Amino acid sequence: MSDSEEESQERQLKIVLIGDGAAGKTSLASRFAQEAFGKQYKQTMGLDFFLKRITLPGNLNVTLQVWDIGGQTIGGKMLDKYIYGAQGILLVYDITNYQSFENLEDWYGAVKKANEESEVQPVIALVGNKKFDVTRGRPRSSEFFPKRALRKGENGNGAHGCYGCKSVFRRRGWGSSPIVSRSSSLSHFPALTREVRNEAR
Ligand SMILES: Nc1nc2c(ncn2[C@@H]2O[C@H](COP(=O)(O)OP(=O)(O)OP(=O)(O)O)[C@@H](O)[C@H]2O)c(=O)[nH]1
Repeated sequence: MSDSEEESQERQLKIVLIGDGAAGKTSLASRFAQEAFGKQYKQTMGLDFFLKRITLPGNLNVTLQVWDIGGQTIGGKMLDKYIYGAQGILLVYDITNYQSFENLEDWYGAVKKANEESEVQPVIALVGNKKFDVTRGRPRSSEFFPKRALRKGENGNGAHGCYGCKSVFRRRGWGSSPIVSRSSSLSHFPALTREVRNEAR
């Protein structure tokens, strides 16, 4: 393989978005890749695919293949194949829907299963989506966010909003994968890419 072929392969990364239906995966992906946001919910059948070139600090160009996986694929035959080979995974839940957080357990299980024979494991980040209330045109109140909401959610009477929390991963036994820290949703993509590259070094 020539140097330039090797270089171009190295700079293409597969990032997979998974999580419950209507958690906002397509919205995240299309805002990131196409700068578009649709208020209308259209269920993803199987998967959608986006390509976006980003430049990381140091003038490093990386092309992200963003695989947006439909929430209905959980338990289906194709999920393993969609996840396989991903260098980065965004586990997406809806902060206004506690069950979508609980169900990440199953999504995380699918990631583990798809990679059980791989030497290299993907970098995983947790994304609490819908911080912004589109109908009111402003961010949601703090009750949806970190610790307070986590406690509420675990008591079964509120929404959970722990966002990229390392402690969540530890507590759930999800391992110590590097988590993208609290930040606006779209910055997850470059942040995850940087983590993937750091892991590869
Ligand atoms: N308020 C608010 N609504 C959002 C946000 N992101 C997505 N939505 C809405 O949530 C609904 C579902 O969004 P999608 O992006 O289609 O959800 P998905 O996770 O791709 O769903 P599946 O295709 O079923 O897996 C849509 O009506 C979006 O407009 C957000 O940040 N804030």
